[in-house]
Amino acid sequence: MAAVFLTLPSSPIFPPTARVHAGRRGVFVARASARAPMIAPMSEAMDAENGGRGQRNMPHVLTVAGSDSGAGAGVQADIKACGALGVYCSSVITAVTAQNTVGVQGVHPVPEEFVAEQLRSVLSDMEVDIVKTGMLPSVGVVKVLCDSLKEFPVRALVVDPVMVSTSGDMLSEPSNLAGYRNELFAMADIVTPNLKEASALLGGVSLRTVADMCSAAKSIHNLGPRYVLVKGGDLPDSSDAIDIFFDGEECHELYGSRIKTRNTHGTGCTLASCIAAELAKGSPMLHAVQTAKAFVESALNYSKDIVIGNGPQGPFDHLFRLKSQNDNVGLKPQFDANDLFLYAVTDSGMNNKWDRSITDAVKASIEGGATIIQLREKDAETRNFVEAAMACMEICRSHGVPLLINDRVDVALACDADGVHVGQSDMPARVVRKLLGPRKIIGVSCKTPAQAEQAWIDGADYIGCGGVFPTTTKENNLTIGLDGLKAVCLASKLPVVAIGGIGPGNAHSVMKIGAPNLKGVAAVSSLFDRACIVSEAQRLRSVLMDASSRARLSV
Ligand SMILES: Nc1ncnc2c1ncn2[C@@H]1O[C@H](COP(=O)(O)OP(=O)(O)OP(=O)(O)O)[C@@H](O)[C@H]1O
Ligand SMILES: Cc1ncc(CO)c(N)n1
Ligand SMILES: [Mg+2]
Repeated sequence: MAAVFLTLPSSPIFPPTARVHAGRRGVFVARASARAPMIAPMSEAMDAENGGRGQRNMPHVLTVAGSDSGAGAGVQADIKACGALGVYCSSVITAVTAQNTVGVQGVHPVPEEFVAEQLRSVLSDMEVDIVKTGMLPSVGVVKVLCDSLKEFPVRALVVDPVMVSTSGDMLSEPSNLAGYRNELFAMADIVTPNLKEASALLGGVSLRTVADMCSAAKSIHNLGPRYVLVKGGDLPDSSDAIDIFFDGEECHELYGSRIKTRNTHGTGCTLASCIAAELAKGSPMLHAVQTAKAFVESALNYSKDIVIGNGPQGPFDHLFRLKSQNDNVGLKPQFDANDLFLYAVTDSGMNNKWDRSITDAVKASIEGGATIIQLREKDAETRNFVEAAMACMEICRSHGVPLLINDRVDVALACDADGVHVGQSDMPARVVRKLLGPRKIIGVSCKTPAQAEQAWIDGADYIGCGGVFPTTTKENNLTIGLDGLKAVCLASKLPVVAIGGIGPGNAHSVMKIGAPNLKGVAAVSSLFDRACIVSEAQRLRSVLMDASSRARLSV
């Protein structure tokens, strides 16, 4: 193949304006200790920076990868995947491939110096949050990339160690293994090999079972990355699509439905780009991986019957969400932490005392301004509970208010609730996540920073922290006070809702503790042990509104 490269006149020398983005937008990616932890909240820094001019930074992923002329994989997949998730994607092209649904007909590497020039152009000018790598054809390119990342640090690095295409064609030099192992992996936040790549990285071990994948993930973790995802798209005889996520301590088995389709070309590139896109938006790593996996599954499902090309492996449609609103039904609604603002928790005892049905209690709290509802029915018969939960679900859906079920995963599944809230002695959040999948909301009650950390690791979406003040709704409940609440909030990588003895009289003192991830208060007695739920909710809401507008003014 003849290399025809455009030789540009030497480009202007950009001043090396090294920026450290750590903390700018509050990505909660746990990082290698050599780098700064990222715990600052997104909105305040940006608002202050914008000076109220309405400008905003768009989350930005830079892909460093090869071009696929068939546009199913490589840079083309990366740009489409990021676009579909609302993230800007710039692209440094490392190689141009002639490729289609049959296989790879040619590879034309871009000279290393020109890869370096592209990197400098993007990184010296644009505010890149996350770098994602795909095809890196030579050790020289790996080196160039590592040097650029040292000069222009970004918040996280996602490495998809592309080596061989599914059609069996080589996409990188075999000597690249050394480049990955020696330098790039140590800088990576996550590495995402498929089975063949994981095997190659470990000297050719055979990987045939989930247990093999776990031990491979651990061995690859020893090569330096913070997290490892071994993808099981090619796992023989598996009816599920199983990936293994290793966080340095524990292997998480991530299950998805295996879609029967020929259109799986580019799943790996797409998955890694979606992880990068979600990190750019501020998700913690496990969430980013789960959201990415759910996206791939939905895109494959939508595209399973499309026909592009005549070869054995076709591309799929990344932009499927634009095509049909109806196809969005199965997708994870983005959990909006602001929904925790006024969190109403129903109580069957109080409903009985005031002679109210659970649906009346839910309707009234929504009318008064509740932004999320949790049904906490400790004594209800299961059949009655499911029936009531279904009715409440209808009410909540029609008002766009999420409905969670306390403790009872079975009831949540039965009524297709938006999620579940669990306590420390209920089913572990990690197991709940397995049962409910990535698209539901999971909350965990936490009293300590260690519990908050565990909730994050387990894949929860928020934590409920308390009892802040003494309460009659929970016996023998240790009260942690405002200091305890603040300590947990500051340690928590997840948004927090405060709970325990909170009502209009003290909600202001709670909200002003000065923790940006404290998103609201949960109320039980102060709403439901009262004659008029609507007016109590309205009172609480106006106290919360007042507290949040004061907090904004003091920024
Ligand atoms: N048929 C399928 N149905 C559902 N999910 C799938 C299917 N095939 C692959 N996946 C998922 O897609 C993601 C990518 O996995 P895979 O093992 O295919 O990566 P890859 O081989 O690097 O991809 P590529 O084909 O781009 O080289 C994983 O999350 C995997 O579980
Ligand atoms: C350019 C390119 N990158 C990655 C892959 C892996 O899917 C591919 N087939 N082509
Ligand atoms: Mg594959």
